[in-house]
Amino acid sequence: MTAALCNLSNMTVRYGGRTALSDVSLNLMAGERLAIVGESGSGKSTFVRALAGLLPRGAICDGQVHWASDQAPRLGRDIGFVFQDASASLNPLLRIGEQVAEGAKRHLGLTWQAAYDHAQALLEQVRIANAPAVMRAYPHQLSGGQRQRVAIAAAIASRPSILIADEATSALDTVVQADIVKLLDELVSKNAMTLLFVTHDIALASNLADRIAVFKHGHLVEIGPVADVLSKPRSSDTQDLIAGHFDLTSPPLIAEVATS
Ligand SMILES: Nc1ncnc2c1ncn2[C@@H]1O[C@H](COP(=O)(O)OP(=O)(O)OP(=O)(O)O)[C@@H](O)[C@H]1O
Repeated sequence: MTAALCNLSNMTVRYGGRTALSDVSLNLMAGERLAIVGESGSGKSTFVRALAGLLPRGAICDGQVHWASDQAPRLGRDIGFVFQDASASLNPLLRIGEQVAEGAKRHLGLTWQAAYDHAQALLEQVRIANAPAVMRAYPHQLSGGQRQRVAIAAAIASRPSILIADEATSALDTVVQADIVKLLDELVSKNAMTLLFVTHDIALASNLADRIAVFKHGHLVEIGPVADVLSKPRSSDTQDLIAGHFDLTSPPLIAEVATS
């Protein structure tokens, strides 16, 4: 973790008369893994969507976002986004190979054949078994876990520097979820990406992140290194999230995290 990649001040988002995000200020550090944690409706998705330029039409966003680079990162090129439901982000009518190759062709300027080869290598990287056959398959022919791996491959096809995973594992069963978290961990390290990982599960966040940002009712109530947030939570909302998670309240785990 080195310099600030992005400086956000007083970000506020409104949907019609409803304020979904209130005055959020934070620095996103280059190369960090930041977990965005909070209960349902706390504004997590709104926050990452605002950062990625993905807010729906009609949403009003105020505040300043200052990127360290000359140009703001572009979604699909510099920012890869993985949604909770891979079925919603994959085109049911297109073969997997075409979907993953598409981003690489468009953003990396590869020929179709080179993009296709790149896509197959990505499927292997996200540990899809029998990648050549899966390249020819349609989304409905894959399991939920495989579809999420494909969605991750598609999100990183343009070699983005920032990866945003918005509840990308919450629709999966616990074993597959753990596998995908491990995969994200490896991909982010290998490709030196900055990761924003949205989850309502503070335990999951603590396995993957360097820092945790806790949201409640659209407010950023706490942000800090995982060990500090878990062992010395400053906000009662963070305490509630931890208390709601039996494993995290067990002294050995807190001690382990605090000393790591
Ligand atoms: N497109 C929208 N139009 C109107 N209100 C919205 C829209 N998207 C979100 N909201 C509202 O904004 C608030 C924050 O929603 P958001 O989806 O950001 O929360 P979240 O923490 O990601 O929740 P979840 O974990 O359930 O996805 C909620 O009250 C939600 O109902």
